[in-house]
Amino acid sequence: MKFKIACLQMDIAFGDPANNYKHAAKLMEQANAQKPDITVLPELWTTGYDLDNLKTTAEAGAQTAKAFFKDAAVKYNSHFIGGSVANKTESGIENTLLVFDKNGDQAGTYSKLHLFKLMDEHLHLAAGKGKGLFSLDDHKFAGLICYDIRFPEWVRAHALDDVEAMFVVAEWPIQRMEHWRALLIARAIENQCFVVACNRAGSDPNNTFAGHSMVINPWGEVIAEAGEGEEILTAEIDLVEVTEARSRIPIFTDRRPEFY
Ligand SMILES: O=C(O)CCC(=O)C(=O)O
Repeated sequence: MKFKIACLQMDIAFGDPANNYKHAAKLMEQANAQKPDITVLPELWTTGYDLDNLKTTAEAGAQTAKAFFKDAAVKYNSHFIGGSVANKTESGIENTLLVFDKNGDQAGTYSKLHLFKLMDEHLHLAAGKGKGLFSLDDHKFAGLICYDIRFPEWVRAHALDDVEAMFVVAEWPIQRMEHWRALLIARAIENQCFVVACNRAGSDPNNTFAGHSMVINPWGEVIAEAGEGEEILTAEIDLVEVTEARSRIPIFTDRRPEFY
């Protein structure tokens, strides 16, 4: 099955959800010209990394974002990997990825498991507790958030659940752009799956972000890559390539987990 993907590599206004909602809505309208099957947004796109003010800007139960994606999915007849938002839960504020299918039904959710100390996430956010698995059109996918890609064992745990594409949403700074590219390509090669990675563009008071959203096939070939600025990156993925790669070099049946 083929899916046309649109990654909304948006700039994000620091701590200003009202403006970010308006901006995301405008980009969705623009992306609709390409009629994407799956539309992807970046990490923490409603607030950016304004972590000091999350107590006021985080949404209880991510309710506003959920209503936004429910409407957008039906309006644009697109599945949405709705980036992540600051989500007030009973355990604290989580960095939560939302997935809505094109009928407007929530298809998945995942709260970032690995908190990134270099950007003080552990001081403001509560870590998630489970995997980001979901299905769209009867195909299995996974959602990952930014720093997660530095944990190959976490990504592999999803691949072992027969995931065919991993969606990574991020606010990855420009200083480590070469890590971003290398890690994403490695995760695609070693798990023989598509990797669709949507980063943000622009700057906040502390960081400039890399952009360079990418779509990578199961051979590790970059089939689409954005520049540094705001951009809608589109590409088509054909999941038959996952089956082909996995039967040509059968790493999943050749594994020797009894020795690991
Ligand atoms: O791992 C990195 O270098 C960046 C991670 C990051 O920015 C994040 O998880 O928000």
